[in-house]
Amino acid sequence: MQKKHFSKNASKERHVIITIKRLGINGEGIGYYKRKIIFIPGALPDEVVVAKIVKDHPQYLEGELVRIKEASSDRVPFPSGVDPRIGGLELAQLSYAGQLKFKKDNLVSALEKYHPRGYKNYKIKNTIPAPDQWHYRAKAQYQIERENHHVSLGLYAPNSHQLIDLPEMPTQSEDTQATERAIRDLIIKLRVPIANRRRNLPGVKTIVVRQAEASQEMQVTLITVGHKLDNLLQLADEIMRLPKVVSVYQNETDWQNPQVWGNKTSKLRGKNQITEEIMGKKFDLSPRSFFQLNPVQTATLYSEALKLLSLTPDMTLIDAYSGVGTLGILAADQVKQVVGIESIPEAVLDAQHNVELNHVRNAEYLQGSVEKLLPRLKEDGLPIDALIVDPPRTGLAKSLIKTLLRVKPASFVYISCNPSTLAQDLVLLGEAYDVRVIENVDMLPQTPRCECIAKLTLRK
Ligand SMILES: C[S@@+](CC[C@H](N)C(=O)[O-])C[C@H]1O[C@@H](n2cnc3c(N)ncnc32)[C@H](O)[C@@H]1O
Repeated sequence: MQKKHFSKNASKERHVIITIKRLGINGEGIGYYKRKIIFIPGALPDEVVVAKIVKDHPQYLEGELVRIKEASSDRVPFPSGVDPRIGGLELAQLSYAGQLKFKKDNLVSALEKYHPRGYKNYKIKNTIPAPDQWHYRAKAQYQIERENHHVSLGLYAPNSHQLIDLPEMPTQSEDTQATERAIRDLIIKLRVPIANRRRNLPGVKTIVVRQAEASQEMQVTLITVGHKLDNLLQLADEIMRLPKVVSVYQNETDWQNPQVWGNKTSKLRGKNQITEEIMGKKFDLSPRSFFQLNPVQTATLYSEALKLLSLTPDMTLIDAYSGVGTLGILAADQVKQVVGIESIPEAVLDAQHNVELNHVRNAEYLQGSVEKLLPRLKEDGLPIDALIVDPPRTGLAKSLIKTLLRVKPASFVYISCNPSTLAQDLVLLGEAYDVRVIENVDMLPQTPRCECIAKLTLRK
């Protein structure tokens, strides 16, 4: 039987020399050891590396980079002072040109793996670069923990409960990081309880800081285990005095909840929303509403998607998975009518409010799941002339794909943040649709993630 974990001594003997063939979907170097695939985070294609085998799974090996014997010409220095184990910097040792190429190749690999109909004829565009490759993230969501007398604030190492204290996160905006640290100091000063899972103690568990690029306003949410915490309102008052902070919310969760956020959100101090601006339109955002993490690059993503829709003034546009109504509101003056569908009630309220804020008269936003509401709207006689779907990483529900294959809109645009689920959905949609073009926009430099925009056209 194969050993799952090697002991320290045994692992020393498992130092192996590997030539890296390519990058995997999560940005790890991939090579082969005795014909078994080995994943080595931090190693780059064409490099020869010394790796330690840390886990031996039946189908693959997990390796740890020990030393680079022959470096890739695409290798750049990893940011100094940053723990390489934190998520979000998987590609930071690869040149930016290399990252853009990887993101396109990653999409091609997903298509080759699932091979939707006619994928070899898809026109796959080069990845559109982000203007800022560092400090672009407008939202920080850090965990806080106390261990003896030390308070740590940061991110968990992937697949673990080990919190990595962040001296610096180089993709995070400087304002959001400074505010995170200031809040940690206030929590210590005011002796606000910090949640402790092991001892089942209530307290603050996560600090979320989101900033609107346009207005620079910051919204703080304290995710707590338990509702009433000592000095919480005093903390909220002091947070309100920090530069650019305009509101403080509390979100309650419990240890049973596997998600970071709980279901109950209440405002402690300040304004209800912060205001972002994209392509001349204003968007007010509540804490639970989705918004792209890289606001500067968001305008590029949206304008590319809207271009592919080829809108005309007689059309009804369905903005499915609408968030705070961004795409529909941006397109409203090009069409007759916009109907948006979104599942999170707070986001729908934001979208309805944003319609008013932008003096849009031909858009309405409905709360519910796209898979349930879209067939109902069709039965009620709503024409679906233009459609945009922008689902989460899990892709489209199978029932929605069935609806699309039955309703058969002449064309639609699919925005995807996960090439793997996009490729799988295209296999099913390929029954009736051809894909002409897929655009790729880099929203998250230094990570393996990319945002794809596919245009689907009904086959004649
Ligand atoms: C990737 S975001 C896109 C939001 C928006 N289009 C934007 O660009 O800001 C996906 C959105 O879909 C919503 N959502 C997730 N599953 C849904 C479903 N089954 N039906 C409707 N909305 C859903 C999420 O709450 C989130 O706001």
